[in-house]
Amino acid sequence: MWKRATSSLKSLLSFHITQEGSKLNNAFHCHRFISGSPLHFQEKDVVSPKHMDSVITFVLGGPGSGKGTQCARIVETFGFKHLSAGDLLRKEMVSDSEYGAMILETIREGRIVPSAVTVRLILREMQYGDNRKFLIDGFPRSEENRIAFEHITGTEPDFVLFFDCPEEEMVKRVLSRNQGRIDDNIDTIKKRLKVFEALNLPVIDHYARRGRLHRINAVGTEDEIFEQVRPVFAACEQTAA
Ligand SMILES: Nc1ncnc2c1ncn2[C@@H]1O[C@H](COP(=O)(O)OP(=O)(O)O)[C@@H](O)[C@H]1O
Ligand SMILES: O=c1ccn([C@@H]2O[C@H](COP(=O)(O)OP(=O)(O)O)[C@@H](O)[C@H]2O)c(=O)[nH]1
Ligand SMILES: [Mg+2]
Repeated sequence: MWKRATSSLKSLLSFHITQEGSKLNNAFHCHRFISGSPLHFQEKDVVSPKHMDSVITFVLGGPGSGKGTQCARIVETFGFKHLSAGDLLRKEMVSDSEYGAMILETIREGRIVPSAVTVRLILREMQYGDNRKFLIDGFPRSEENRIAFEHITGTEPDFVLFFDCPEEEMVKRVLSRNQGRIDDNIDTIKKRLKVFEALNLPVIDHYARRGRLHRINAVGTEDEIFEQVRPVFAACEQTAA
């Protein structure tokens, strides 16, 4: 399983704007415009061809379902590189980025940041270091996100985890998260739950149909939940061995 993404990631890594430009344009032409400039990928975003043996895992679930918490356990036990799309966006937000204000407003309103911004941040992060096992947390959050990522990388995730959690439990967890996040308030959480149902569930359904989804019951102690997660990764390690 680890090896499966290798050939498909090659297209990402050996990607040339001249060869693939039309593909990219198709993916991003329809994108929103910010300050009059289209959000599109540029040659500087091309990832170098050193990244060959890769595995890509998406970690999905509603706000407060425990994605970040379980990702930390997966990193500890299976040595993945954790890429939290939300963390990358928050980092971008407080940098000098031209997208800072837009990201802040989008997160506050519980909406989804345009794919071109998020995908670029994720791909950029994937270039750093030698760890080729990626845990992409909180992305894709919409079909548009998913299609943009798959289009530009030419690959699908090896597998997808879905932390399935009742709304009541998610609200309780988010409201006691205590990390000073601008979206951890009851108004935003209500909006986020609606966005989750309307935009993220179709992505989850898509991967279920593709046979790549592992549904995890996200109610229980952290340990109990990790015991459902562990065999998914253990099985993949065995396949790779
Ligand atoms: N199994 C669990 N039971 C109770 N609280 C949890 C559990 N897992 C995580 N939490 C807490 O819930 C909050 C949200 O968890 P987090 O991992 O940030 O979720 P997500 O990344 O899906 O939004 C955090 O304060 C975390 O400590
Ligand atoms: O791919 C992503 C990931 C996050 N976000 C934004 O960032 C917020 C926080 O995301 P994060 O994954 O950090 O939240 P969590 O689910 O962990 O509470 C979301 O509500 C969105 O507004 C986004 O637009 N695209
Ligand atoms: Mg999180």
